[in-house]
Amino acid sequence: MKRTIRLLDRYAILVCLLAGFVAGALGIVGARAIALSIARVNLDRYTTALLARADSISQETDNALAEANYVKGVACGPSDLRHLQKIAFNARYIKDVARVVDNKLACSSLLGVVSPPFARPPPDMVTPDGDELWVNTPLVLTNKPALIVKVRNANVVIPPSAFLDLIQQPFRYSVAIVNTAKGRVMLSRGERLVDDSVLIAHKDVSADTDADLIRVACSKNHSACAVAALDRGEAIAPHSVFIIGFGALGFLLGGFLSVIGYLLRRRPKPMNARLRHALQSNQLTMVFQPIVDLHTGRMISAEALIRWTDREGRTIPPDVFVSAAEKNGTAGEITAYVLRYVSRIAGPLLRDNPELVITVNIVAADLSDPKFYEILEQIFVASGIARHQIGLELTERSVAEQDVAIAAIARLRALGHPIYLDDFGTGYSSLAQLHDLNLDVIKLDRAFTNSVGTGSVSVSIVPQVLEMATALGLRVVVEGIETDTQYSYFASAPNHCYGQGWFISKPLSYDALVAFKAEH
Ligand SMILES: Nc1nc2c(ncn2[C@@H]2O[C@H](COP(=O)(O)O[C@H]3[C@@H](O)[C@H](n4cnc5c(=O)[nH]c(N)nc54)O[C@@H]3COP(=O)(O)O)[C@@H](O)[C@H]2O)c(=O)[nH]1
Repeated sequence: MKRTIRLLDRYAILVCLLAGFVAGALGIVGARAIALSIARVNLDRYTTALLARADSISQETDNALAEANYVKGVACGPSDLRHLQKIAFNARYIKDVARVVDNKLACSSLLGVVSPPFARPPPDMVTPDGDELWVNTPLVLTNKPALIVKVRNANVVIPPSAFLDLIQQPFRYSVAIVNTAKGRVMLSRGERLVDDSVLIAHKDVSADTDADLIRVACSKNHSACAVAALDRGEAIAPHSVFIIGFGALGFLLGGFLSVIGYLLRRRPKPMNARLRHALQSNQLTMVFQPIVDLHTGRMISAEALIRWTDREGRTIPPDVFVSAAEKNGTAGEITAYVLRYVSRIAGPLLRDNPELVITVNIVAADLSDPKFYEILEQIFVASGIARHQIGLELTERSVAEQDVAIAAIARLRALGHPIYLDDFGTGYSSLAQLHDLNLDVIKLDRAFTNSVGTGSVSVSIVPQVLEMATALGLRVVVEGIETDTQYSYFASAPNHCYGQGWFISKPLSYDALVAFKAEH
């Protein structure tokens, strides 16, 4: 048993560790999910900022081109140039505003008059409204690529630096101009982060992949869409301490709670709860102590005594748990258990020996409990045992409520059960009072038996007790016969006595009782 407990402990440690690991893993998964949702919020903010910038640039481009298409005086004359310079100066993102004459760059706010005017290569893209776009055309001045947008006789230059201040590691981004009517992505700057179809749908969406968190936001007023991406690893990295901490916390908490749970489970439950569980799971067994005729030595009955060894291997004495159950009002469950057990196990012995009696201890509450009578009814119908073969032992305490006891004893005797009064002499009942109870047998308490041979006062009243019992028609079982002297004393008494005690036999298993009966 100790080995089982040790095994259980080891098993419990494993379970606690496992619970810790599971809780730790859940903690990590949970913290990772939190980190990813924080990253999504940041990505949303970043995408919104990109789109706001794309909107501002589009708006500024529209306004600048509308103004620049108005030629002040002669195209590229001094007032026209100043007009273009003023537009460029007032713009925030546009770097140059140019006049286009006969499809050639004639002058600009930065270059002044271009002589001779030069023709640009064909545009990379033409919008549905006829606006022309050059995506990566190197500028005359810097030879660096920029976006050029031309409307009729003016164009503006938007450098890549228009988004420069928004570059923010570790986010990646792209900005696209989409022709939703024609279902084409006309221009996409930055990294290509999503399929064209996502942009053409022109909706605000999350387009996460296994590797990246991706957010798309499209303008309500312009054809621009902003896309931002964040590597999942990068999204989580700033929170790694938090994730590890959460995992460790989960491990500790899971382990701690399961240790507490285990300790609570191991904590001894109240006696009655354990007893009820033991009764329900048939953990209790019975032993039988023979009662013999002291004249002939023949076994005439046996007392059924309950035994309880709990799962931890502890033996709980019946007087302890029976009195706990009596206080709790559940002793009837013990009686029911014993009656069912006895009728099941001792059936063959009783059927083979029709005069043999097995006595069962009952409690005061049984006498007025309808369930007790129902169970008695059930077991006799089922087992085929005769009613007179099950004796019922009551203590003086159980019959304290005389009216209830008298009625119940009469009912039980009418059914055929012999009634025994246990531990006679320990209470205050006189033999005369017992006469009213109409009993069959009294069991003389061990205290009288022990006094035999000692010359004490008790023994001096034993002959009178035996005498009166005989006069009242009661049979006498002498309890607790432990010595040869005690046995001989009662065996040679003038009144016929029966005896029970360790000198005759200790309580026996059912099989040992059958063997005892075969010999006695
Ligand atoms: N309601 C129920 N009460 C029950 C049931 N089973 C037992 N009990 C009661 O518990 C008390 C203790 O019983 P137990 O420990 O089983 O002890 C019995 C005998 O083992 C013991 N005995 C028998 N012979 C001797 C002996 O020579 N010397 C000695 N020192 N002890 C001996 O006596 C107990 C039986 O006593 P009794 O019932 O008074 O005849 C006890 O009060 C039981 O009644 C149960 O199923 N239900």
